[in-house]
Amino acid sequence: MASMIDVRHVNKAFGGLKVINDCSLSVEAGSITGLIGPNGAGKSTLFNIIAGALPLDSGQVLLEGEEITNRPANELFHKGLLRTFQIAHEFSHLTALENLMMVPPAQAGENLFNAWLKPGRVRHEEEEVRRRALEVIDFIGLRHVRNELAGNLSGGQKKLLELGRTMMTDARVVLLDEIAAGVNRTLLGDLVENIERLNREMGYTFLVIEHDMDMIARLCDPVIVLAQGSVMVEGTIEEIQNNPEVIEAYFGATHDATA
Ligand SMILES: Nc1ncnc2c1ncn2[C@@H]1O[C@H](COP(=O)(O)OP(=O)(O)OP(=O)(O)O)[C@@H](O)[C@H]1O
Repeated sequence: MASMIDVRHVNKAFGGLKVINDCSLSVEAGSITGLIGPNGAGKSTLFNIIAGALPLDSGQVLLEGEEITNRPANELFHKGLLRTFQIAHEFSHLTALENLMMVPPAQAGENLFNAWLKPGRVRHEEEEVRRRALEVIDFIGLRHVRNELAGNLSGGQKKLLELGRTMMTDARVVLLDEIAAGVNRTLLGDLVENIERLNREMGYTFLVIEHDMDMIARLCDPVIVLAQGSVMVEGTIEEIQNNPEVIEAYFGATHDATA
């Protein structure tokens, strides 16, 4: 199968602290790949490097074979590589529906041009955006709170909205950073279901950082374990949970990773 993302021999240090250490991994197109590892293993740093939010010291990142090393996040966004973000403070004063409608379109420059020359077309596009936002609200099961201010939504509803925002553009691959944190079990079920549907029905590839092992077990295949800034092992969740090296890295040899 083809690669969606390739990380090749990436290194990154903060001051004297080497955080990413000759790290190489691939995320297969169409997969939901989990990225796990003990605290401080470098998961978020690697995410930031892939998403263009942090420059690397050496190495390469490729998106569908094209080199994207150190490209800015907005350029990657237009290429379909997205990362979910917490709803920013200023957006918490907009409704759930408005939050979806505010996601920048894929061709922002062209839209400005159209605003000058083709006002009728812009109106038509606004209606299109609204129609798509309503479809997305239905898909993520938040129609009943579409007119609530985003700041008033529950933690889990906010996560669903963050996921919904990725659906307003033509995403190819979405990076999810600890999306289950603080989400109640019912909404977590909705989130998992939505991620699976986006994967199955819309062909999204996901790379998922998660501490919640239930969620990893339900969602991810394969799972990559990062330790001290490089890949320790990759496999199915069962292989990972039975791997003595992983058990040692997480808990010390006397414990069971499934506990
Ligand atoms: N901007 C920074 N400046 C200095 N050190 C940093 C910076 N960002 C991260 N680090 C350090 O890099 C190491 C890896 O951090 P990172 O957040 O990538 O790990 P993680 O695997 O995501 O951890 P966790 O599971 O706890 O979120 C840690 O020791 C952290 O303190």
